[in-house]
Amino acid sequence: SARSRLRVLVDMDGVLADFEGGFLKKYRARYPDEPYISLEERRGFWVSSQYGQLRSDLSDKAISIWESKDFFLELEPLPGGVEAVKEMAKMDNTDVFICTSPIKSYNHCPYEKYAWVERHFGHDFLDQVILTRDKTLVCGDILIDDKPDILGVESSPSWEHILFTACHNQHLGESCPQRRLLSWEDDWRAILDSKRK
Ligand SMILES: Cc1cn([C@H]2C[C@H](OP(=O)(O)O)[C@@H](CO)O2)c(=O)[nH]c1=O
Ligand SMILES: [Mg+2]
Repeated sequence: SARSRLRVLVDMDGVLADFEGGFLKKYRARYPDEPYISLEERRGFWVSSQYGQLRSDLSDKAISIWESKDFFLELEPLPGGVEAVKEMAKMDNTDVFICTSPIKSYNHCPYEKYAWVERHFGHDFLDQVILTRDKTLVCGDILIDDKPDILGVESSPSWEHILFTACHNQHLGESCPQRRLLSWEDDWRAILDSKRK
């Protein structure tokens, strides 16, 4: 395109906010006598699918955790993420947006995602939030996201998907052709630079 500024889309859960760690902590506190899946044993993007495979009734118990009030608000930031995004936002010729999908059980999640961004980035950064269930419709140069398959109605999205490594995707090999960011300690500046005109 003719655009000169680099547009970076950064996912929230699993990239900036510790969804997996927050889930496990609250699941174990609420269901101390039920089996659980350690972060080392996590496989597959959907937590509820793996819990359902462990025992069919555990799928609903897992869902009850992220549908609860304060789940999304109280997620801990992943190391280095908030600092990296703040630094990106100050870079010349760079626009950064937080692009995140709310769950469809909407009584707490959308509000809490905005409140989380305000808490960790400040009120002005709310201008940079994009809530969408279909990230393929959002235009950008890169999307840094922990979900291996980002699908939607647009079959050729404008962004390159950079797969952010998480417990659930770290074992995926050849089936994941994307470039990766292993953590926020990895060289995200080089990935941005590789997309600059
Ligand atoms: C149900 C579920 C949601 N999520 C995250 C992904 C979405 O946020 P994000 O787009 O910020 O990564 C959000 C709604 O599905 O919750 C998981 O990461 N794992 C899950 O198992
Ligand atoms: Mg995510």
